[in-house]
Amino acid sequence: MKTDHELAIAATGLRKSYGDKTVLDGIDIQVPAGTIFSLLGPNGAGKTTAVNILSTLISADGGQARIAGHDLTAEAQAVRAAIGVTGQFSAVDGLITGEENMLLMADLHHLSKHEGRQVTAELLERFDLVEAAKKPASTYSGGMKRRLDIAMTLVGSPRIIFLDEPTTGLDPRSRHTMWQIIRELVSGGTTVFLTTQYLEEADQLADRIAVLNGGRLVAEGSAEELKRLVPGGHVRLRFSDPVAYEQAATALRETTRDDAALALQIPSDGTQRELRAILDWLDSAGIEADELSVHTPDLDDVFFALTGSPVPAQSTGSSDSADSADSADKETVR
Ligand SMILES: Nc1ncnc2c1ncn2[C@@H]1O[C@H](COP(=O)(O)OP(=O)(O)OP(=O)(O)O)[C@@H](O)[C@H]1O
Repeated sequence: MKTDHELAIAATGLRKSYGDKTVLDGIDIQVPAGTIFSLLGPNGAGKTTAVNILSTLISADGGQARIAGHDLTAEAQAVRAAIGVTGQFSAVDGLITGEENMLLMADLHHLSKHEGRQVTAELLERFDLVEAAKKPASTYSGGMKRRLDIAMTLVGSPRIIFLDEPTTGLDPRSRHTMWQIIRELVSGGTTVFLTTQYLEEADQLADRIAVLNGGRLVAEGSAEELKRLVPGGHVRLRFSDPVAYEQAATALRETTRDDAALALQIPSDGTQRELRAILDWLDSAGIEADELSVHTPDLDDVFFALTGSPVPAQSTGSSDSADSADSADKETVR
């Protein structure tokens, strides 16, 4: 257990209800400084509520939290000075230019004119917004607006950043750019608290992931630890010849049959040693499969196992669903 000093965020027993609807039912969160923590959950799970509480925007009904070593309620001002928040509803003012938005932020943080200009120039450069700097922010694409939003958050040099669904609605390319930005933030020492509905995003970025469902954290760990919670690793053999399929099904023990697809599933951890054993075995039995694929459990499986519901629909109408369904852990060998 880390001491409070090493923890950027330490929350215990956070509760919040709206009327008779319990949104957070006593959640504990610990985020070591300089790491990425991802709160993962479907629409309406309470992710934004958790961010709003931890960033002092709303108060909890119960529980305690220390952010950057400061008590959330007793030292709210100090907490605000240490954090930056980029929410689903952007702070960007569309009527003024990107540069003016940045300079306004610098004013809010009481930077001198000179410092303000310097920080603005640096951040516009870093977020690839120099060309667009003099154009009204309303003309920016979704990805550019998000980048400007994060750049504005960084004007105050926060040690901890809350990113509430930073890539929802972005196309795959802008999403990858955003991931790169988040990685760079953390390599510079910032702590990132990230909410997302995208399993792949948590998998890609987070040191630790907590799954929020029904007001409680139903699991917490690294992506690897969470994947270990669910069984389901297997090798799948597919046949086009029903006779070969029947032969293999009879010869192989411990398989699950999928007669409609002429496919067999053999439980396997997907290691090279196990694969070689399966291939040797097929060779010696004179069986030739048309396709062999290795499936290791991914976060989709974890999510399903924990929440009992399939992966949440990508409700933003973006073209990203194929991107997130494309698990890096599933690989096909022909
Ligand atoms: N001010 C409010 N008054 C009443 N109910 C609220 C309020 N704010 C949030 N809720 C409810 O609390 C629940 C959690 O909302 P929250 O926005 O935290 O979820 P979320 O996980 O961030 O979802 P999303 O991915 O859709 O943003 C929802 O059912 C929502 O309707």
